[in-house]
Amino acid sequence: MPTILGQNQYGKAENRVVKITRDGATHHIKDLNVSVALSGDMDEVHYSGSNAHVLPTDTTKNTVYAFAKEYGIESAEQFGIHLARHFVTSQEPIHRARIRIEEYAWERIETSDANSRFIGADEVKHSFVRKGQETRLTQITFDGENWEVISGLKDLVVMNSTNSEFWGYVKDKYTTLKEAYDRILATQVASRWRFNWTDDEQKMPNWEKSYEQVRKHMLQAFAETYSLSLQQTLYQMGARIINNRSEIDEVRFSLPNKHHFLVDLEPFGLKNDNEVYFAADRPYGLIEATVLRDGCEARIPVDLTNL
Ligand SMILES: O=c1[nH]c(=O)c2[nH]c(=O)[nH]c2[nH]1
Repeated sequence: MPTILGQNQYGKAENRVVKITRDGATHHIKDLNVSVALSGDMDEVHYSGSNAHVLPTDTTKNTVYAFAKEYGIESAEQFGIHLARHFVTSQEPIHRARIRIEEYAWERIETSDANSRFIGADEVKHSFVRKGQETRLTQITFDGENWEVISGLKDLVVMNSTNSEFWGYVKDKYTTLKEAYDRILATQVASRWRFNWTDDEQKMPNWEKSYEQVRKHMLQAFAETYSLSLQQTLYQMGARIINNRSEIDEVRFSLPNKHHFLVDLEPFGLKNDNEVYFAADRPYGLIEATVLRDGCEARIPVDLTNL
């Protein structure tokens, strides 16, 4: 049966690019997921395997990262226009470019007044929480006498664009990780906290206020901790909650380390001055721990998915 080639397109999908613009101590984030689809005079690569007209998908990926540095990311639209124009006007066989972009919005974490005064108001402008993401959770157990209330949240995504280091770790023959003295720290918080309320209806916590306050302390501790590891940040987040919320005795966290790797732009003659990152989604470090009020028992399950 004779066959002919129908519609075709190709490119690199889901290039996760994070651009940090540093305006002194105030940082701005653009976080995009960019998919490139090119089409044009591409019959031969399908029919005979000749790659003579094929700009590699790997190159389209590099172009996304290089353009983030060269032109910046003012808006997703502007960035997409630059890319589409570039592919169509620079390569004769490419007649059409379709750039699809998802943008993830970030809001600044408001830091506590006390701490702003302590570290200087302009040093806290590098901490962000991703908009509209988290799910609030609770589990109530009653055996006819006693209650156990464990509440929590998942999918609260946060980022510090500076004030994070990681060095001084164990090195064996398989260690290749470079020590980091100024890295991005980002995680998607899953957390559960256990209330010490068990029976007295008169002394029931204000659940709404408690949630709002726990979330606030968690975010502020994330923002205000100068981090030497995600483990240290986790402990500070838990301790801040226990120290400020007398109704809670135990907090557990499961924190994936959402790695952001600096993109090597040297091959394109560009210097990456801690500006353009590849946001990797897997594999990820997974840091988990419980923080307890001294003398209290750990009852939240180790594996939060079992809750
Ligand atoms: O904060 C971190 N903790 C680790 O245990 C770890 N391991 C690693 O490779 N990177 C990091 N970062």
